[in-house]
Amino acid sequence: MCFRQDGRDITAVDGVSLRLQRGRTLALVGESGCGKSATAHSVLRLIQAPGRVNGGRILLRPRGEDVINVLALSERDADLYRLRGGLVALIFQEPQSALSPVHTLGAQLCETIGIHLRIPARDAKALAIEMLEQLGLPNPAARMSQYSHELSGGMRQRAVIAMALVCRPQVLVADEPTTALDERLRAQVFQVLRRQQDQFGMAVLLVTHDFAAVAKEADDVAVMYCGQIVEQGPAPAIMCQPAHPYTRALLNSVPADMPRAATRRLPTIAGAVPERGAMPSGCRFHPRCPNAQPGLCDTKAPPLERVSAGRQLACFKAVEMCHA
Ligand SMILES: Nc1ncnc2c1ncn2[C@@H]1O[C@H](COP(=O)(O)OP(=O)(O)OP(=O)(O)O)[C@@H](O)[C@H]1O
Repeated sequence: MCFRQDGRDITAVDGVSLRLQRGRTLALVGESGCGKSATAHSVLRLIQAPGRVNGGRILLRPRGEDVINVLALSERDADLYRLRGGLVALIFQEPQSALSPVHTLGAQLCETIGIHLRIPARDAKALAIEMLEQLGLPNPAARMSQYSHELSGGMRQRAVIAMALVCRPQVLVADEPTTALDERLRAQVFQVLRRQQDQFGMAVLLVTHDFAAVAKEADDVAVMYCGQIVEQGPAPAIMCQPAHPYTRALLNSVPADMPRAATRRLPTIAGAVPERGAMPSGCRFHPRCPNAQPGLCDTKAPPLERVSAGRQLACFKAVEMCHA
């Protein structure tokens, strides 16, 4: 996918291939600006023009139905309508932007339920209250008649999560879903997500900087650098034995004894992320890579290749590093 800048297309996400599986959580990690949100928003066709997805495929197989080719749907297609907020839900980074300031929380929740679940109003209200309760909002019935400005930041964030989950989506795209929450509420939110996964097989794409959450909540991890996936595989393997120098650097930037709250800060790695539109030749990470081999890493782009069961890596040093 690309954005338009100074009259030309700048590629922000390039050749990314992710597979979200029913009931599992895939964490998408990487430094700020690497293209995580752009990838996440593409899934729902929410890239604003003149930005656009300019190639590839996004396929969704709803339970018991044929595959939907998301990019082939027109803006007026009923499937796109059903997709957004119904089959696939998105939790934005900024909770405020997802809530209407002029409608009560209850009206917004019940409207969403009405559109996607088509159940009687009384049942919709009960379902909405139950969702708020599961997410730990105090006095959930009373909250239903409040407006977003009457809620604290943490409550707003959980209200947005309730909006996303209440229609039992088959896929949840969660972009930094728990940033405004303390440790206890974060755990509660992830518990609710896990329950929806176990009960309804919801798949989760979790965009995050929080490596503690990745270690605890993710089944699989994809590591992104400059718009490309450089390593992906099962979370325990990647977290314990990162093979790509970038993954290693990311994990090394989070000291093991750092308090959990602090690990949510953006990681810092020596060197600078290349300017968009001025990507280095060869491997995009080579100018910052301690293992870069002149004449190889600066001239050829390493393909993302399978290195073991379920694990892929884009690095010419893959074999040596995996056996190190
Ligand atoms: N609307 C836009 N127009 C132009 N460029 C954009 C737009 N949105 C994002 N970009 C650029 O696309 C690249 C990817 O941005 P994206 O928001 O996907 O990164 P990210 O990894 O999600 O970052 P963060 O972790 O800070 O949210 C960045 O270089 C960003 O500046």
